[in-house]
Amino acid sequence: MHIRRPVVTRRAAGHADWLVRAVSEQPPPVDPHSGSRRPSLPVRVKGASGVSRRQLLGTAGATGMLLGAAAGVAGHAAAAPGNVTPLTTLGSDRSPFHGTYQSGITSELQSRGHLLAFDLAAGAGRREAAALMRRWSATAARLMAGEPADGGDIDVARDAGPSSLTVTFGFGHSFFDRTGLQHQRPRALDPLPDFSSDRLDKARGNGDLWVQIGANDALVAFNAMRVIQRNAGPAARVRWQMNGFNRSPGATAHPMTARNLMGQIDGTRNPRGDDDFEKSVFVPADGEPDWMANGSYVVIRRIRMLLDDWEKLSRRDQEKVIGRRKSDGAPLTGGAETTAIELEKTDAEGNLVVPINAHARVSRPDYNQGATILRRMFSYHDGHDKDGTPDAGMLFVCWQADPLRGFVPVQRHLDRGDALSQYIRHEASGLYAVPGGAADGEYVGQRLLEA
Ligand SMILES: C=CC1=C(C)c2cc3[nH]c(cc4nc(cc5[nH]c(cc1n2)c(C)c5CCC(=O)O)C(CCC(=O)O)=C4C)c(C)c3C=C
Ligand SMILES: [Fe+2]
Repeated sequence: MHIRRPVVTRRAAGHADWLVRAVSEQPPPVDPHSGSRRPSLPVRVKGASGVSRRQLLGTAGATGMLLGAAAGVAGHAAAAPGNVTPLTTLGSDRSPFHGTYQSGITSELQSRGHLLAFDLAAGAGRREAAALMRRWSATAARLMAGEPADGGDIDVARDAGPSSLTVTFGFGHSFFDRTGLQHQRPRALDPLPDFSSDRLDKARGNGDLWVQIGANDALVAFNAMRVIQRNAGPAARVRWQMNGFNRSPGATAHPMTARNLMGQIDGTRNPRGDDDFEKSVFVPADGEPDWMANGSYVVIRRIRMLLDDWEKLSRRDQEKVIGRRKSDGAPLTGGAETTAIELEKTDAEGNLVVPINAHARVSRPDYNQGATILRRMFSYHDGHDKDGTPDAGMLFVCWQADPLRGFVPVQRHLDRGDALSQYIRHEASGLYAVPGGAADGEYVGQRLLEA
């Protein structure tokens, strides 16, 4: 029996538009390798162009929860064996691979992330790089649609829907030397300046190619990571990998901005909406170089949190370091999370309520020549050092149309006068050019590699 489900569009917390596509219940596709069938999950496609009109960044958990009752439950119940009501609907959420922009930039935070850099193998050049990007794009498109990988599925994502999987590709500075495309290398990819507080491990930085994988299911994310790595074949080798996480969708009673491992609400003042993104996050459609139209530049920093020191501070002192309350992210000058900070407000002794070196003050666009970045972080925890110090912190991923007008001025200022800097350590760094999204039939980076 084929059941037609209605189109459901819902606005989450006034920020995210979600298009829930009408799904006709077809028999599940046959897995070409095993001959078995994948379960037919109803698929909910997010913002078809790659950027929904408004995104709810930092709120892992918002949509599955809001839409569960409306759309997915009926779909899953009908699809599940024996009409069992599923626990959640997050498996059916899907991000588009094709579109103006690559997914994974303005997409909601996912609960699981893998960041990887690859180096092209000795002897591999432009031709091999083009073939690799063609393979990777085809694989990403299939996996993001919830389909098994072509030519050697490893079954790890079996039973799950796409779970908001995104696979995002970028090129590092060295990629252009390796492929003979130096003349196409954007100035924006010039190496970042050194910062006095940098303690960078070069082996865990940069690289020819960068891949960001995010999903709301750990196995779906692992599956994509493993398939992408196998797909590289002899053309490229993993240079470094970092694994991160965020809160699981639905863990909080209502949609909330994410918390980091210092316990702070983090992401409040991210740019939101088309206008903000187009001004500060994406290279304009007529921008330079041509092949970067609708692309973006990503800076990644592995930032260790010195949690043993941080956790010794009283809550009050922790709040002064940031300038915001831990409980709800509101400024110390009062109000709610989104209330504007009263930057000049003083207490009875005449001291600024939000200290002069508070992180939320020093990082503001109006203190940094208007520099605006889109922060889309994952937390990480890679165990403990021998002395018991946690190796945990933030995989800081920030997006901008030009790093010299985004990350660089903000980090320069933080480097000089941020109260947070004595509780963190930047341990790895990378900068990559992330091209615009691929049109149907195209692969990511085709405009560069076939120009
Ligand atoms: C170079 C850019 C930045 C780095 C590196 C960075 C590290 C970092 N930040 C936090 C926690 C918070 N950051 C907050 C705001 C904030 N941070 C940056 C930039 C960097 N942060 C910006 C541009 C902003 C927004 C400024 C504004 O427009 O007002 C906040 C407050 C809440 C929020 O707005 O998101 C917190 C909390 C940590 C823990 C950290 C390194 C580990
Ligand atoms: Fe910050």
